[in-house]
Amino acid sequence: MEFIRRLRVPPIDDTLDAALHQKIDQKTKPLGALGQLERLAFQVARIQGSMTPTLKNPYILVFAGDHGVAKSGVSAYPQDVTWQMVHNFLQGGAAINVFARQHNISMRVIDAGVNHEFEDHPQLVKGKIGPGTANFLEQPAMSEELCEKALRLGAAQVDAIAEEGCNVLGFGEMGIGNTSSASMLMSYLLDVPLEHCVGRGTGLSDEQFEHKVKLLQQAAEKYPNLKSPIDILQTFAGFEIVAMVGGILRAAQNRMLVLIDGFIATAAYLAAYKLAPAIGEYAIFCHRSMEQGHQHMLEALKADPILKMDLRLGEGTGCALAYPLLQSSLNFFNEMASFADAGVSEKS
Ligand SMILES: O=C(O)c1ccc[n+]([C@@H]2O[C@H](COP(=O)([O-])O)[C@@H](O)[C@H]2O)c1
Ligand SMILES: Cc1cc2nc[nH]c2cc1C
Repeated sequence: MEFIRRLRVPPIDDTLDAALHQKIDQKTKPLGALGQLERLAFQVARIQGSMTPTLKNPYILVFAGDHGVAKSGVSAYPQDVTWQMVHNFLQGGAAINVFARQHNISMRVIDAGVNHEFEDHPQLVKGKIGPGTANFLEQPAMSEELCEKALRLGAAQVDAIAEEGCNVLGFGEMGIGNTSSASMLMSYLLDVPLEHCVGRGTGLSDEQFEHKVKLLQQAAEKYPNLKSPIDILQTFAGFEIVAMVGGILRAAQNRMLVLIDGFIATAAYLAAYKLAPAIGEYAIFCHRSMEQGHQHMLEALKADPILKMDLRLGEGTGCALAYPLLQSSLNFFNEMASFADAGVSEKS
């Protein structure tokens, strides 16, 4: 696939590493006392190759898409909620709008494949690849051609905000049924049994959850030999998930800081990581979702999420909530006095 063949994620230059560690260790605090904030500041400074890293023009991109599998009763909510929530995002009334406003984060909503025609709106990107995916219980979710189109859609949106001076962006999503997609991706990409990957999504009852597990097990039996990340995406992903994969890859290629939200965004990250492991240096995992499966996925990725708030919403809410902590990490790095500046005695 042309998009994948052209992929070049720049490796991180480690020439500043010793100076960065020294700068952190000379701040007026016991060694290591700012914990994860120190690791975050170090990571961002390395990505930017700078002793004075900054967050510029932050964005949250919310990718939306519908899923054929939603018709098989795998979600607690009807498929129409996808377009209704897109409408809500554009009206400014969803959780992500509230948190993004609170932290001055810009937002854009990308219709990657919602089964609805939207009016024009300044915050909406009309990128519909199709009116939802095919039901993967019956046939692969999308063709290779549409998969590549969705990758390019996500990459183009990231390029557009990079041109606006953005160097940090969060990936969020909306799509009824997409925890089913994400569970399938996780199981195939990590080669772990489905039981570890399937959860209650929007809030299934015990009975509904059993039904979801049974259907997803049937899907796994239907496709025993999928190996490549692109084949796995084509078979099970949604257009919003594939667009996130393209966006994550392009963001790393552009040396932007990649903020990953919950279970579905992490599944997209996992596919991107399998395609280009060098993106690992650019990613920050914002929170650990309540969706069972996310914990296993984060462990497999050796990720250290910033927040544990029992969220299971998506939309990029974890990214918006973690953002001020990321900002604090750079503020301490750039503004805090050193032992020498402040005349404080160092460790004896
Ligand atoms: O981000 C998460 O960890 C998360 C966990 C559970 C559900 N969601 C959201 O809920 C929707 C998918 O849930 P479901 O039950 O319809 O598969 C989709 O719109 C996601 O944004 C999101
Ligand atoms: C109401 C609602 C809002 C959401 N936001 C992200 N996923 C969602 C799923 C539902 C059901």
